[in-house]
Amino acid sequence: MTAQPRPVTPTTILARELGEIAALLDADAGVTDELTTRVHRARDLAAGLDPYLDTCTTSESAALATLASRTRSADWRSRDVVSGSGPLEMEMLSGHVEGRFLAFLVHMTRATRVLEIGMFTGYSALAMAEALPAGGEVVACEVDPYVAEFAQSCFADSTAGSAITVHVGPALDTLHRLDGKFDLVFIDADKSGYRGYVEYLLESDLLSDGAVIAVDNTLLQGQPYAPQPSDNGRAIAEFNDYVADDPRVQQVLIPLRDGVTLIRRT
Ligand SMILES: C[S@@+](CC[C@H](N)C(=O)[O-])C[C@H]1O[C@@H](n2cnc3c(N)ncnc32)[C@H](O)[C@@H]1O
Repeated sequence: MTAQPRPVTPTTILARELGEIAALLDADAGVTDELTTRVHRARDLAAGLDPYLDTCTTSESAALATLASRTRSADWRSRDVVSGSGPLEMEMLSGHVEGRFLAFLVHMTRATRVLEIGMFTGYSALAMAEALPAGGEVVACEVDPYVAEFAQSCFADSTAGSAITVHVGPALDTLHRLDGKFDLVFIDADKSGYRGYVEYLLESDLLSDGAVIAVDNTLLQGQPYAPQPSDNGRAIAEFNDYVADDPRVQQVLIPLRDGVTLIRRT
């Protein structure tokens, strides 16, 4: 019989703790000391992870911190939904750790031209722009004119912001009008549009040799592998299957924040 590896990572240890908790509850053992200890251990494992990642990651720039704070202070609930986009909320902002990850991707790919699909208030666009060499460019697609303007007013207050060009309108329409090559693409817009964006990028001339496509929310709150996914959960599950079945590409899904899949041509 093949030996099963023991849990040695935060999520596998958390899964083991929750499994033991479920077993204690199923056995109707009442609130025992063991149950209490295990519940606390599971909570500490889960609750401590994101703050620890923040602590261990290089701090964000003052411009990014200001952009994040302005985003948190805005009243998103009273905003109208633009056709083609869902309701906007401050939680859309990728933030410190993912922003630093994207900046690393810019460095590692030696990107000079970056494409973003789904900009919101501009955190990820600015994080990538800050990592570009002089003369580099981020082209950002955003369907909502209000957030596009919000982002541009934040970019105006930062040096790296001048490297960002914003195209307002449905991203697929914008992609058809773009030319030149991109070294890095970050997709973070409508989940049902993901497949169309990747298909278009792979079939167009927009990707440079060795280009990397980074796709956000590919874990979508666990819905692709948990029961009863929402429409977005189903769209992401189908997108992940499509990528996994496409022989033109290699991919890896990294459990950073809500999941980021990196894709490159084989
Ligand atoms: C999750 S947010 C992007 C967050 C941003 N990348 C960041 O890190 O802060 C998704 C954005 O995609 C935009 N969006 C949705 N559908 C779109 C479409 N068809 N074309 C362009 N942008 C779209 C939404 O308006 C929203 O601002």
